[in-house]
Amino acid sequence: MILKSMAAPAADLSLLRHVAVDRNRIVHFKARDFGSPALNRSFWFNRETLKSKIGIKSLAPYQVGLEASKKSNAYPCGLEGSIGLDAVSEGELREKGFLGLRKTKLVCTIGPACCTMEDLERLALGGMNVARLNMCHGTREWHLDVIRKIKKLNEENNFSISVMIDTEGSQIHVVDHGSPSSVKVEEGSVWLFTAEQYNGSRPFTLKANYEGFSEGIEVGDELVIDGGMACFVVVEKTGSDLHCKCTDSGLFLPGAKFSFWRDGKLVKRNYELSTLSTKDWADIDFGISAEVDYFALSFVNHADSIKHLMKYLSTKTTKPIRVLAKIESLESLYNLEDIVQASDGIMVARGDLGVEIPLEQIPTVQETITYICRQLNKPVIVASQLLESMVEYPTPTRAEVADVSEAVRQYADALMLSGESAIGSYGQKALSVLDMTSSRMESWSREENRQSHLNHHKLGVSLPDRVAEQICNCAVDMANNLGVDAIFVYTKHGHMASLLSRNRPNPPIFAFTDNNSTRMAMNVLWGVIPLLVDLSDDAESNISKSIELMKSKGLIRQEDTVLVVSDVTPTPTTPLSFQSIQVKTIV
Ligand SMILES: Nc1ncnc2c1ncn2[C@@H]1O[C@H](COP(=O)(O)OP(=O)(O)O)[C@@H](O)[C@H]1O
Ligand SMILES: C=C(OP(=O)(O)O)C(=O)O
Ligand SMILES: [K+]
Ligand SMILES: [Mg+2]
Repeated sequence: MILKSMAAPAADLSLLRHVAVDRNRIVHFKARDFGSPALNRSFWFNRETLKSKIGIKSLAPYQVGLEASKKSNAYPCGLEGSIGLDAVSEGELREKGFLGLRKTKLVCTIGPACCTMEDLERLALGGMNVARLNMCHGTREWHLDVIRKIKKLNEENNFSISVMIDTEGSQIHVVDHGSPSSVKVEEGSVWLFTAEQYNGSRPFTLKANYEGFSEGIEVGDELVIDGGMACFVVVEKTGSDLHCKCTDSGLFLPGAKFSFWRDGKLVKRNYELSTLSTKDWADIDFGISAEVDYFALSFVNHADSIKHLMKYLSTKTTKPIRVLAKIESLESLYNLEDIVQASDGIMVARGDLGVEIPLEQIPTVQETITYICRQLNKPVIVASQLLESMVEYPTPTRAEVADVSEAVRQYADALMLSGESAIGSYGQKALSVLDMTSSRMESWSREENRQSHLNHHKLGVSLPDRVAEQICNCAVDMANNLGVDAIFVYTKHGHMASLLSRNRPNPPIFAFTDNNSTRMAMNVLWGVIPLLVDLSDDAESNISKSIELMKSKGLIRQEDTVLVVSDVTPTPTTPLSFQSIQVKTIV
C-alpha cells in the first residue's frame, strides 16, 4: 500500500517522505521534514493534481481506482458566511473531502508553553478540539485568562474549541523533597518520609501532603515512586514517619506520587480521602462561572462522586456541563461499569493508573475501558505520555507512534496531550503527529473494514430508546454499504449523534443542533462534526435548509450522497413522532 520514498520529480515535492494511496482513492503525501508547517501533515490531492505533479503512471496499480473516482476529493472555496460549521472543519472538508476528515478527536493540555493567543490559535488550526486545564497547576486567574482567550478565538475566528477543567483531586504526593527540580535517589540511601513540616536542612527527607499517608503501612512494604521512577523498602516506622531504603535507584520529580505494595499487590490506604476536596469544589464553582464545557473528575472511585457532582451542577447552572470520570485508581477498576454508566464520558488517565496498577496491565486495562465505553455509548479519551519524548524532542519515538495508533485502532474517541503541549517545546508538532497518525490508522481501519466486527450490547430499554438505537445501527450499516459521502443527523442533546458515532461509520457524521452546549459536548465524539444552526419544528425543512446551505457554500455538491437520520414531525393526521432514514443524492 505504501509507495515508499518515491523519487520526487518536482522540486517542491523533494520533501516528500512517502506517498500512500488508500482504498478511498485518497492519496497521502507525508513530509520528510516536520519542520515545515506547510508540510507538517498528510496532503490529499485529486487525480488532476496527481497527474500534473507526479505523473499518474508512477501510481500504476492505483490508476484504475483513481480514474474511477467519480469526483475529486478536494472542494473549491465557496461563499463567505457561517453555516454553523467551525472554520477548521470547513477548511479540512474543502481541502480533503469527506473521507479526509479526521474522526479521532484531539485534546491539548494548556500550560505555560502554549497559552498565548497565537499559541492557542495555532493549536486550534492544528486540530485541537478540546483545551484541557489541569487545576493541579497554575492559578485560577491564569486559567481564567486562558478560558477567555479560547472563547475570544471561538467567537472571532469561528473556532469551536471546548474547554475542560480537570480537577486536582485528593491524592497523596510529595510536596517537598528539598529541591525545586528532580533529585537523584541512590540505591542503599535511607530517606525519611514525613508529613511534618520540614525545613529543608535535613538531607534525604521528603514531606508528604497528607498526614495519614502511612496509615496501615508496615515495615517490609515496598514503596514505589511514580509507578517505578524509584523503589524503596520500609525499614522503620516511627509514629507516622517512615524510614525507607532505596532498592532501585532513580529520580524524585517535583510532586512525585507514591504507592505501597505488599506481596505484589497494591496496599489500599486512601479511601477516606474524598474524590472532591474543598479546593476541587472551589475549582468547580470557578468552572461554572467561567462557563466551561466539561469537568474531568480526578481519582473517581465510585459512581456516587459523579452523581453527586452532576446533582450539584444541576442546582447551580442551567447550562449543561458534561462530567467525565478519570479512571486512574485501582478502586475505580472494581466499579468501572457503574462509573461509566453514571458519567458523560471517561478519561483513561494512564499517568496515575500506572502508579496504582503494574505497568504491564495498562494496555489491557485501556482496551477494556475503551470497549466498555463503546458498549455503554460513552466517549473515551486516552491520556498521558502518548508522545512523552516530544516534551523534549522534535520527533516521537516509534513506540509512541505505535501507542497512539493502537488507541486509534481501538476506536478511542479522543487522544490527549499533557506535558507535550503544556510545557513542551514542540506542542504543535506533537499535535500534528496525533493528527497524522490517527488519520492514517483510521483509513487503515476503513480499508480493513474493521468496524464491521464491532458488535454491540443493546442499550435501550424503552421502545423509543430501542428504536433510536436500531435506527442508528441500521443507518450506519446502510451508509457503509452504500458508500455515502456523509451522514446528517439533527440532535438536541447529542444522543442520536452518539448512537451513530458508536458504530464508527466510514463517512463523517454532521450533527446539526441548535443548542450550543450540545455542540461543545459533541467535540469529544468520534467522527462527529457538530454544527450550530437554527432548527425549526419542521424536520423536513431543517433537512432541506441544511442541505441547501452546505450546497451554497460548495461543501456538498451534485452527485454527493447524504444519509439523513432525523425525526419526522408529527402532523394533525399523523400525530406520532418517529425517526427516519433517508438517502438523498444532491441534485
Ligand atoms: N497550568 C499550568 N501551569 C504550569 N504548568 C503546567 C500547567 N498545566 C500543566 N503543566 C505542566 O505540564 C505537565 C504535564 O501536564 P499534566 O499531565 O496535566 O500534569 P501532571 O504531570 O501534573 O499530571 C505538568 O507536570 C506541569 O509541569
Ligand atoms: C491525566 C492524568 O491526570 P493528571 O495529569 O491530572 O494527573 C493522568 O494521571 O494520567
Ligand atoms: K488533574
Ligand atoms: Mg492523574
